[in-house]
Amino acid sequence: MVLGGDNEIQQYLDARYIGPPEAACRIFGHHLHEEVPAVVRLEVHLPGMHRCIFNPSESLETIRARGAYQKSTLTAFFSWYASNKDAPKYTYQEFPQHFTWNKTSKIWTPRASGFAIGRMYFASPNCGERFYLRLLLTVVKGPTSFECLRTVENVVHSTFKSACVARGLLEDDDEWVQCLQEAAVMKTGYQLRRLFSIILTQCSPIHPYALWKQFSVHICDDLAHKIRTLFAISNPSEAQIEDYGLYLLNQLLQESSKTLLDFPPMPQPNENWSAIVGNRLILEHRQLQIEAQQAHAPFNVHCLNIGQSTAYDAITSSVFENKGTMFFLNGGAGTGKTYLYNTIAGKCRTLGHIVVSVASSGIASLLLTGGRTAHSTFCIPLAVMEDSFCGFKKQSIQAELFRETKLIIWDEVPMQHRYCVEAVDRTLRDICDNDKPFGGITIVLGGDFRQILPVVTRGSREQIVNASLRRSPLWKEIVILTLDVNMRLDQGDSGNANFATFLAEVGTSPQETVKLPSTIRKCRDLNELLSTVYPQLDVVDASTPTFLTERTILSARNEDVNAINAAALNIFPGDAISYLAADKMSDDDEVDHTIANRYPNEYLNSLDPTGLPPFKVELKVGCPIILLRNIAPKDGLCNGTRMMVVRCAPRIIEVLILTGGHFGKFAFIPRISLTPSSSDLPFRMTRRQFPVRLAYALTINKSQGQSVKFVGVDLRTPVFSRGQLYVALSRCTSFDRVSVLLPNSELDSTTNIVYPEVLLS
Ligand SMILES: Nc1ncnc2c1ncn2[C@@H]1O[C@H](COP(=O)(O)OP(=O)(O)OP(=O)(O)O)[C@@H](O)[C@H]1O
Repeated sequence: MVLGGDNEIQQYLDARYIGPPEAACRIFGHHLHEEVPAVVRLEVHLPGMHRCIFNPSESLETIRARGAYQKSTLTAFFSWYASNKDAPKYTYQEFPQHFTWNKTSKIWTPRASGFAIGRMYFASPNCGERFYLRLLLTVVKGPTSFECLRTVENVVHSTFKSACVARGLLEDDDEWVQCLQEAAVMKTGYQLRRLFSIILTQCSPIHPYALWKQFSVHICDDLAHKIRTLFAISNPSEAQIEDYGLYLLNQLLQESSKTLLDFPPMPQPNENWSAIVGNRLILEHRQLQIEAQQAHAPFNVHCLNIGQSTAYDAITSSVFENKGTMFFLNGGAGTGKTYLYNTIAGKCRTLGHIVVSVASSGIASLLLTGGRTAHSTFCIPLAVMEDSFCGFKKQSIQAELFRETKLIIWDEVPMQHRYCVEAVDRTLRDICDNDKPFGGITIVLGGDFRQILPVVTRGSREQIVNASLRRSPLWKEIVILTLDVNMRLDQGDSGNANFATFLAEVGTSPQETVKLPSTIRKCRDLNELLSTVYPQLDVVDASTPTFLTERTILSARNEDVNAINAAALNIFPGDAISYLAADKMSDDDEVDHTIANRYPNEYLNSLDPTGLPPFKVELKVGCPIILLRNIAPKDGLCNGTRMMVVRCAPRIIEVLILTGGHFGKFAFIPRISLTPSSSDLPFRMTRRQFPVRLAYALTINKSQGQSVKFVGVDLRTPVFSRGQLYVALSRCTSFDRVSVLLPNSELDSTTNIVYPEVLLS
C-alpha cells in the first residue's frame, strides 16, 4: 500500500514507501523503533573548545560570555567529580551507566532507574591532542578537570600526549632509557646485558646505538675483571672492555637467532674474541661437562628403578659403542622420564661426551640440565613442511657441535609435529654425511602419547593423529623402552597405588566420562578450591617461593584461569599496581585510515587474544606470574616460566624464577611489543606490555611436565581436548592433595577425551 500525499510522484522519487506493518503502527500510534540499551553520546573536546550555540545577531561579547559558562557532557562530568571528591570513581564512558544527562540544565544527576551506555565521539590519531585526551578519558577514573587528566604520579604534564606516555599508553623510545635507568639502580653486568639483548630483540628501539652509548658503562661494569682472568690482559682499556661487551651482547643475541648486524648502527666488536674463546656452543657444553663432574651425577644411577636401569643400560651402551640407535622412551606421567634423561646426560657428560638435551616446549626444556627448546637448538622453521630442512649450514657452529655430539635427548616429542622430527633427521644425515637416522647420533625421543598431542589449528581428529610421531616413517626403526612405575606419587602412601591405577585408566580408557574416586576432594565453590590449594593466602608472609612452587590450580579454559587469578589476587594482601598497555594497529593497518577509524583504541584495549598479556596487568609484590614469551631461555626465561614478583618499577619488574634449574634466580622483565601469533581479528595489532599473566591458576596445557604437591582442578567447564584431564590430575604427588571443582558439588564424574589409536600398548 502506498499512502498518497500531496505529491505522490515526488514521494515515489524520494523512495518513500510505507509498507502495511509500518502503516498499521503509525495509525495506532505505536513507537516505530527504539534503541536498547539507550546510548548517550559523549563529547570529547579540548579545553575551551566545546560546542556553543549562538544566534548570529548576538554581539561577540555575549557569545563569548555564554561560551565561557556553557557546559558540555565532559566539563559537567569534571564538575561533578570536583564537587563530589569521595564519590565512587568511574571513567567518562562508564559514567552514563550511573548518571543521567539533563540536556536542558546541562548537569549529570545520579541515575534512579534504567540503563544506558556511554560512547565517546571518535577522534583519530591525526586529531593530535584531542586523540590523546580521548585516550586518557578511556582509563582515568573520576578526573576533576583537564589538568587533573594530565596529572600522572603528581606530575602535571604540559600535554595530553606526554601524560599518555607517562601512563604507558603510548609507545615511546624514552621508555627503554627509563627501563635501563631503573634496572641499573638494581643490578649490574650480566643482568643488564641480558636486559639490553631482550630490548633489542623484543622491543625494536629506534636508536639502539644511542641507548648502548648511554648505558655501556653500566652494562660492561663487570668485564674488566673477566678480561683480566680469562685473557690474562692485566690492564684492559675502556675500548677493550666495551669491545668485549659488544662481543658478549652478540652472543646473547645469537640465542634468539639475531646478531648485532640486525640492529644498525650497532657496531661490531673489533677484536676477534671468538678466535680466543672458540665455538661458543661447544664451550657451553664443555661447561656442562665440568658442572656434571662437580655434581657427582652418576650417584643418581643407584637410585634408578628396574625399568629406568634397563633403559639406562640400553641407551648408554648405544652411546659408548657408537651404535647410533634411535630410542623412544615411553612412560606415563610421573614415571621418571625427565629424571632418567638427566641421569644419562650427567653420566655421559662426566665422561666428556657432548649431550644435546631439548624439549618441545620452553617450560619442559627448563627441567632438563642444559635444556633448550628443540626449535631454537635445531633452528626448525616455524612453518615446517613435509620436506623441510633445519636453518643452519654445514659450516655453522651448530653443525660443528652436532658433529661432536654423542647423544640427543628430546623430551615431550608427542606434542611436536612429526615434520619437526623428520626435518632434524634429514638435516643431521646431511651435515654428518651419514645416512643412518639422525646422522648416526644416538637419540632418545621421549614422552607420553596419553598427554597433549600436537596442536593442529582447527584440525580434525585424523589430522591431529597424522601429525603425531606414531605416523612418521621413522617410527618403524625406533626401539621402544617403557617405564611404568609412577615415581611422582609419594611411594610410602598406600592410597597412591590405587590412584596410579586410576590415572592409567584416565589416560587410556575410551569412555567419555570418568568417575572421580571418593579420595579426591570435591570443593563446593571457587573460594573453597582457593583456600584448599592456597591456605592463608590473605597473610603476606605465607606466600614464599616454595609455597608458590608447591601449588597450582589448573583449568582448561583461559577465561576460567583469568577469573581464578583475579579472585586470588584480590585475597592476597598488598596494594595492586596496574600496568596499562600501549595498543596500536600494526603499521600497515594504521596508515589505512578506513581500518583505523573503524576500531578506536578502547576497542583494541578490550581485546584479550590468547598468548598476549591483558591490556591491564595488575600485580602485587609476592604474587606468582607466568612468562608468555621465550625471552631468554638460557637464563630460564621461557614461555611458561613461573616467577614471583619481587619489585615493581614503572617501566620494569624484577622477578624471582620459580621453575626448573633456575629456581631462586632474579631477573628483569621489560615491557615488550607483542603481536598475537594467530588471531581471528581482521587486522594486526601490537600490544606493548609486560609479557606476563598472573599464575595462581594455569591452563592445563602450560602445566605439562611439572610436579606439584597441591593441585586444584577447576572442572566447572569440562576438558575439551584429548589428554587434558590426564595431564591435570597427574601433576600431583599424592592422591589426597588433589582437589576438584565440578559444576555441581553433587556430581562425581567428568568428561574425558582419549584417542586410543595413538597410544602404545
Ligand atoms: N629413580 C628415582 N628416584 C627418586 N625420585 C625419582 C626417580 N625417578 C623419578 N623421580 C621423581 O619423580 C617425580 C616425577 O619424575 P619425572 O618428572 O622425571 O617424571 P616424568 O615421566 O618426566 O613426568 P611427566 O611425563 O609428567 O613430565 C620427580 O619428582 C622425580 O624427581
